[in-house]
Amino acid sequence: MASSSRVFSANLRKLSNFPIRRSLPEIPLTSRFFSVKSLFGSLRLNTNFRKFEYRTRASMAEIVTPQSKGKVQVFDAEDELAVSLAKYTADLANNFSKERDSFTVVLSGGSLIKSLRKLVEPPYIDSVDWSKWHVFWVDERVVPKDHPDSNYFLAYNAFLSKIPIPSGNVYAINDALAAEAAADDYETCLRHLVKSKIINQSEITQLPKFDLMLLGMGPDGHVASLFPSHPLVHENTKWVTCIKDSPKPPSERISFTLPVINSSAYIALVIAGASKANAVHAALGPDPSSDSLPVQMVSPEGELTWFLDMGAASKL
Ligand SMILES: O=C(O)[C@H](O)[C@@H](O)[C@H](O)[C@H](O)COP(=O)(O)O
Repeated sequence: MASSSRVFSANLRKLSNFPIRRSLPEIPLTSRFFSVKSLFGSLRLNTNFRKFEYRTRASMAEIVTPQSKGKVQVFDAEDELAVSLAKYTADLANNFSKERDSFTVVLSGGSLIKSLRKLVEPPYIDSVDWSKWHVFWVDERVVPKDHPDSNYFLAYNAFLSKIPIPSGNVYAINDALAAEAAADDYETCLRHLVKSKIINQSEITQLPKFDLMLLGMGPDGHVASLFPSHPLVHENTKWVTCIKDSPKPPSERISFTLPVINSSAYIALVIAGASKANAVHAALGPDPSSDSLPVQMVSPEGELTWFLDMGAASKL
């Protein structure tokens, strides 16, 4: 077993962005919590090694959890979360655009779209090569595209209409079809794009491997339109499915299935507000609930990063 100080140092090394890391002394771990204050901020360690946080004076703390749970970042305010999310997304977009000449990004609905607002401001509005972007939806409500409930409508108004993305690179779900047909139609579209190599394919699952999925989470722990205790959570044949009894209105929706979500190269879970604190705690707290919430089943082939504000992280 690793010694206390080795675990401590290993966790410390993960906080590579912070200059303080080199100047911190090795500290005897005698109490359950201790903290170190410095010019740069403060460090707090829970000595059962479940949790380790570094808080900068500016705004962000990072919680190191078991690797399977991903990287967890907590921001003092949603505005700071939005700044960091914009940089994270722009950096990935630039890397993928260089590497494979395209960037496939999947949006959800809800408050996530508002949290993307800093991406359409300088410097990113000018520095990102938007022509390489291909935009998809992890879920959509079965309503016309100009309906206030439409995830496309939301994303178009707040994001897509503000960036110079070719219209052919925006893959909206067909609103002229009923739920099942729209799900099948979207899956066919994805299969075509995997074949033509616009979307990568996972070598492990052979499923589409999107470069980045930007997911929100509901207060009940749902992601996409996959709700707790609903059989759709276990759908593992289809790529895209539909739900007609969604507990969150509107009741008819189209959704990616979990295997497709989990084949992603990167997933960002973007969660703000105290109403989400219980579900965040269930997923990241010391005693994960045994009844897995959909958010707990998010476990990408690549990297998972949580963007939380203080409200969402308040029960951790
Ligand atoms: O269409 C939808 O309803 C969404 O895609 C859904 O999965 C959403 O992301 C969460 O419900 C969080 O929504 P809020 O961030 O608005 O709470």
